[in-house]
Amino acid sequence: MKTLDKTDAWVSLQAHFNETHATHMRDLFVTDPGRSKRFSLDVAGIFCDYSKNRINDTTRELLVQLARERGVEARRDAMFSGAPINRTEGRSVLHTALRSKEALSVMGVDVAAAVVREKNRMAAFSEAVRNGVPGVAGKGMIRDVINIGIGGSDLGPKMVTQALPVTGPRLHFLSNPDSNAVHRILEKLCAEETLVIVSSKTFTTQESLTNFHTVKQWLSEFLGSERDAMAQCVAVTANPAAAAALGFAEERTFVFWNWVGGRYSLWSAIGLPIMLAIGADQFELLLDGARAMDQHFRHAALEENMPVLLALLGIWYRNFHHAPSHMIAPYDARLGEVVPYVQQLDMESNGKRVDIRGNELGYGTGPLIWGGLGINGQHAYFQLLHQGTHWIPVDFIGVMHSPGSITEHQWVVHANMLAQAEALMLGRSTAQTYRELRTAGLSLERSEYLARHRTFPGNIPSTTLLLDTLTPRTLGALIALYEHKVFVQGVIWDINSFDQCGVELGKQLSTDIFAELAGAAPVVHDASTTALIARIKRFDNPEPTHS
Ligand SMILES: O=P(O)(O)OC[C@H]1O[C@H](O)[C@H](O)[C@@H](O)[C@@H]1O
Repeated sequence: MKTLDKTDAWVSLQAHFNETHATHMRDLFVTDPGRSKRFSLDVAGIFCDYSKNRINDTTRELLVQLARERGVEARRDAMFSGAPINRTEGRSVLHTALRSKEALSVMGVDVAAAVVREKNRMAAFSEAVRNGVPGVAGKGMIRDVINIGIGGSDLGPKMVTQALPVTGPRLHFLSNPDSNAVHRILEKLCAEETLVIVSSKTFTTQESLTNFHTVKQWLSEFLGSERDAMAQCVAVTANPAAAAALGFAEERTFVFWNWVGGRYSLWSAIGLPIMLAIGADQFELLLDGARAMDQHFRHAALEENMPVLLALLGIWYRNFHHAPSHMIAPYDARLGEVVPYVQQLDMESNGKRVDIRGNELGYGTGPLIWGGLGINGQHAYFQLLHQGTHWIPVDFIGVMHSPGSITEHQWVVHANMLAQAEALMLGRSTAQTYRELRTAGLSLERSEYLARHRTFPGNIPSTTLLLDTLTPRTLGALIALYEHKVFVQGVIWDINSFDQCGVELGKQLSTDIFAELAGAAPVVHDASTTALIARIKRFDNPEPTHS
């Protein structure tokens, strides 16, 4: 296969970029108001307006040609069929099977049956806890749930349960092993009424196991014995042997499989806190929404395929406009956790510098993903978007109807989201700014001076994703949309989006440093790290540091 930058589509895109990059979007809208209709899609309860992007019909054609040349369709089909596309780990990538209704066997294993079996176990357990069935989780009624987990074993459940109405026990997410984080949660809970979920795909993650030991001790102290403490703990893992070694009985262990990546796992048993919070039926609707997006991704032509188009726009900005980052701005308070969720999904998947065969790449891959609630961001960092020296494409995410909300509040939110997208696109020229200042009665000199400060270059692209309403279905579809976007970009960049070798070195060193801090091993590091270890160790043997 040709390297990416030698493909016909890439070469054509480069020439097309050179011809068009000076074009301003405000002119495109003047000459072609129909672009708003041509560059929008409505899929699974999500309306996507991508007309405020620096593209024309030819750009879209060439980008789609690039996707075809890179074999996106074949790679997509390979993923859905269970081919071992995660080559470094020798695994299939089948998070889509967790929400599929189709039969699927991989290497003689009936994947579909295993998924249904485990989901039924989760549903039986979570419904019993929600209904306060005695003895299901300890002795009493469960009012609080602590989910101990980090990364993919934390961010998905946290995001979904913040987005959707919780009708079950209260949830507390404990990911950070800092004792301040642990105490903050434990001090407000009653041990008799608390269920603890230890979520870890590997069940070897230092942070989560450290938190588990402390929380178990807390439960034991209040409940009187370790046995009673363990009766209020369940494990969620793809490594049940490791959970068993830590005392989790088989019936207290919910499993998923190595073919589910951590950051793609909220649809699996990792979703247990979600089920507890919203109920098994609503969890099913979340899966339905994701399945609707899967179907669209599998069957829609690339030109009308929402995840493919979002991916291609990302490639256009990353590789041709050389934008290093991509911002996500949800305009609904319930969607705040979508940003850290997509951050892990995208950056851990596509933050790679070698291709799938291990050859160093000569082009950029995954962008920095950042952002936050748009309306708050407007009063903090949007200044830099409008007038700074970075150039940052944005995804705006809004929710059209929010039943029960105060209409005027929603107008404020929507007006701001639309205004930001329009301002980024249109900008305001120096001449126009100058005219406005003069009309307002300012002197010639003052107007000239201020116009320079008040000019907005504009031409900053954004895509608006408008959810009809925020339900498990539309949320499921939104998450699957981002999953597939990331997948398509990984295919085009020819990288393995499903491993995360980059997190290993730090983990290895932290194990060594932990032993050194504990005095169990001699300190052998660079001078800076050695000095910092020595300084931290003074905590055990404090000396005054300043007079
Ligand atoms: O679920 P666990 O095995 O505990 O892993 C939790 C997280 O930590 C790892 O370091 C990886 O970077 C993540 O991909 C993973 O989601």
